[in-house]
Amino acid sequence: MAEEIGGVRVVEREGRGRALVACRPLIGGEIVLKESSILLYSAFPLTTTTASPYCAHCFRSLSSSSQEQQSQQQQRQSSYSCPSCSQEVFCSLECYSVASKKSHTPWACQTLLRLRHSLSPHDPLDLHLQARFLVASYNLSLHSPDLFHSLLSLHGSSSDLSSAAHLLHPLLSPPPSSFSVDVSVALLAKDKLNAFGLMEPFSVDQGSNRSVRAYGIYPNASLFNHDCLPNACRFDYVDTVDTDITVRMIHDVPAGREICLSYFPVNLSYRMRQRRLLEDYGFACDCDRCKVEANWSDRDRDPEEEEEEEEEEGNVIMEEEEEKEGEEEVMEEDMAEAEEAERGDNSETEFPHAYFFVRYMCNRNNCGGTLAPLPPSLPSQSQLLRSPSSSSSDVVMECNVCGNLQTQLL
Ligand SMILES: C[S@@+](CC[C@H](N)C(=O)[O-])C[C@H]1O[C@@H](n2cnc3c(N)ncnc32)[C@H](O)[C@@H]1O
Repeated sequence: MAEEIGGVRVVEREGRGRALVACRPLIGGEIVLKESSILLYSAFPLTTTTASPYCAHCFRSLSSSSQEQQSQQQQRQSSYSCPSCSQEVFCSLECYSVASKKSHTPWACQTLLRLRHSLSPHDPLDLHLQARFLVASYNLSLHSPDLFHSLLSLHGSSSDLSSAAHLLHPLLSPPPSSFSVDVSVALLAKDKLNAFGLMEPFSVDQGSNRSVRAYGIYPNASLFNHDCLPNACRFDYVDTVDTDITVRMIHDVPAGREICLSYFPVNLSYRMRQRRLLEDYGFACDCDRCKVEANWSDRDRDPEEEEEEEEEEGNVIMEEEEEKEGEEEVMEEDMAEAEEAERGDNSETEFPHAYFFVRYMCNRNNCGGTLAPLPPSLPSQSQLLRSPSSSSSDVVMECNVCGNLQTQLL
């Protein structure tokens, strides 16, 4: 990363590694980062009876991309399968042409085919995804060695990825150069700590259980550390724009403040957050919110939640909106407590971060997203949303999960 970009710079922080801090006061809605991925890979198993409904290059929905006037059937007919493997489907010949020179080169195509013969639908989904990631990474080393080195420079080391790497490495038909299995182990660790999930489109029915359509590794976005009450959040617009991600300030911060994302939805309970951060990211969070919640009693815990926590397992990837079925969310009474504290009736001030939940959590049913003001450079959109009665001190907030826009009084 450049020394300074979009108002943030990289510093080393003891116990946290690299961190991004504001080099000047930043205002809510300001874009601090917009960038393209180093690599992307599909979140669909390699061997499955149902084909991915997303283009294997741009990851837009095959049935609802660009021309909305076309019927779903027409859209599928106009999609384009790779003529070599016929397994990867693209929304257009243009997407296939680009992919055939980058992500779906003949080497990647042949290697994915070989992996499809070696893995079974009964193998864990994680193994399928690790296979896809390794193919994407080694393929990157062939056509973009600089980006491959960026990938290797990301944070990540892990001891529990060795068996997956040993299983997959020999299947990589053969790796494009003399990479050892240790490189595969190292790469899988980068993926585990740095991949962002690009989610399928939001629907109220699925809510926070919607799944990931693709994973992406982004060179600078990977430098944001975590905070359970983040001051920035990330947006993507896969179906309407592209697979770039944007990080926007949720609220104003002074110069020198570290800019953090939440690595998962902010409405997870203290225990779940601590557990995920320790198991998946290797640190115990001591942010302001955790310090407060560490003192909360477990009196209100639902026994079913305890069971769900015990059963919960799997590959958890840095993803603000990613949420797997069965994970506990902050309890309703906590939200009530938040609202009470926001109104100022809570004399015990047990929940000093209540303001965050009231102001910056989307209140749409089943969403759980985070709200950030529209970028200051988009006044026209803000104007459109304002009713005749709204004042110039209103701010338009956008949800990073469902995309809802709502006006709030400053
Ligand atoms: C995606 S990387 C973030 C950038 C990383 N600090 C670096 O040096 O590249 C995630 C890793 O950063 C560290 N980290 C992130 N947030 C942290 C926090 N709140 N406290 C301590 N370490 C944190 C952990 O080691 C975590 O596995």
